[in-house]
Amino acid sequence: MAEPEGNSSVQFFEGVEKLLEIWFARTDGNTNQCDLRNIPRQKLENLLKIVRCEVISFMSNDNIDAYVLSESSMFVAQRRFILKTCGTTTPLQCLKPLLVLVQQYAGFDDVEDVFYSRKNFKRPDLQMSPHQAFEQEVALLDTFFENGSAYCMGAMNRDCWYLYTLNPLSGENNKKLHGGITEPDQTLEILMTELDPEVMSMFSREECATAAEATQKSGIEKLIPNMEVDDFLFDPCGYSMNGIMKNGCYMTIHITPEPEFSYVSFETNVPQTSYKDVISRVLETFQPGKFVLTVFANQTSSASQTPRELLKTSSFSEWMRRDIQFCRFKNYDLTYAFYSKFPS
Ligand SMILES: C[S@+](CC[C@H](N)C(=O)[O-])C[C@H]1O[C@@H](n2cnc3c(N)ncnc32)[C@H](O)[C@@H]1O
Repeated sequence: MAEPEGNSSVQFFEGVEKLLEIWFARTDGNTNQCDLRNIPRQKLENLLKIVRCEVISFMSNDNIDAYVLSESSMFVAQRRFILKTCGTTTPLQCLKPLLVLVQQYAGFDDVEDVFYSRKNFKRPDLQMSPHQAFEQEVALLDTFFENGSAYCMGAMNRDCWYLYTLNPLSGENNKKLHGGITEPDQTLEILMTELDPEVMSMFSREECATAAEATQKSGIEKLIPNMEVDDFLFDPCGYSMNGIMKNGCYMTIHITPEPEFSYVSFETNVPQTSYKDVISRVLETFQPGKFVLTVFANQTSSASQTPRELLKTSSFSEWMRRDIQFCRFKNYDLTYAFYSKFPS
C-alpha cells in the first residue's frame, strides 16, 4: 500500500492551476465599441467569489488589465479573458455569469475560441464540482460551447495535461463565424514539479522580506526583460507575479514552494521565433525535477516554427523526454512534451 505523502503537519495546497482562456467576437463582425474592460470591477469581484478567490493586486496599461488573485491570476484585454486559478477554486462555475456580463457590458455576442487546460491534480479528491474529474469539466463546458473537443495528453495514469478547445470539422456551416483567431497569438507554458528546495526557500518570508526581493534574488526579473511587474509573497510562503508589456503581452509565474508538493508554473504570450532561450532560463532559475512544456502558436505567429525546433535532439538534451507530440486545432499548432531529469 502507498505511504501517505510528506509531512502530515504541512497543510496540502494544490498548486496546479485550471486555465480558462476565452476569445470573444460579434456575429456582425463590428467589434469597434466592444471591450471586456468595460465590465465593472465590482462585477468581476462578484464573479471571483463564485470561483472562490479574490483580487489581491492590480495593474494595467492601455492594452491589458492584470490581476494577481489569492489563487493565481486574471488577465482582461479587449476581447481575450484569461482566468488561471489554483487550489480548490471553481473557475468553470463562473462561465454562465461571465457570458452574461460579457454580453451586457462588453458588447460581444459570440465566442470565437475557448481553451480550458490543466495538468493532472496531485489530490483530485480535494477538488470541488465540476473539477473532481476532467469528464465532469468537459460535460459542463459542452453545455456552453458547440464543437468543443476534449483531449488528454501524456499518460492518463501518470503525468498528463488536459485540454478542451473548439475544434469544428472543417467545412461545417458555422466555419465563417468560428474560423479562428487571425491576429498573431502564441502561449508558452512550463509546469514544473519536484523543484530544488534551496531555490524554493527563496519564496518564503523567512528568506525574503518582500516579493520584490524574491523576484530579484531568484532571477525572475531577468527571465523576460521590459516587463512591468506586480508580485506578491504569501505568508509564510508562496509567490505569485504578473508581468505586462506596453504592447499587451504578459507573463505570469506562480510558486507553491512547500517541498512535499512543490509546483511552479510559468506562462507567457510574448512572441519569440525561438523559445529555447526563455525555456532554458526558466529551468535554470527554478531547477525542477520534472516539467510539462506546452506551446500554442497560430499560423500568423512568429512562434510557428517552435515544433520543428523542439524536435531537434540538441534541444534540452540533458533531459529525458517523453511523449512529444504536435497537434493542430483549427488554425493553432500545439506542441507538448513531458521531461524528467536523468537520474544522477
Ligand atoms: C497562490 S500561491 C501560487 C499558486 C500557484 N498556482 C502555484 O504555482 O503553485 C500558492 C502558495 O501560496 C501559499 N499560500 C499562503 N497563503 C495563501 C493564501 N492565503 N491563499 C493561497 N495560497 C497561500 C500556499 O501554501 C502555496 O504555497
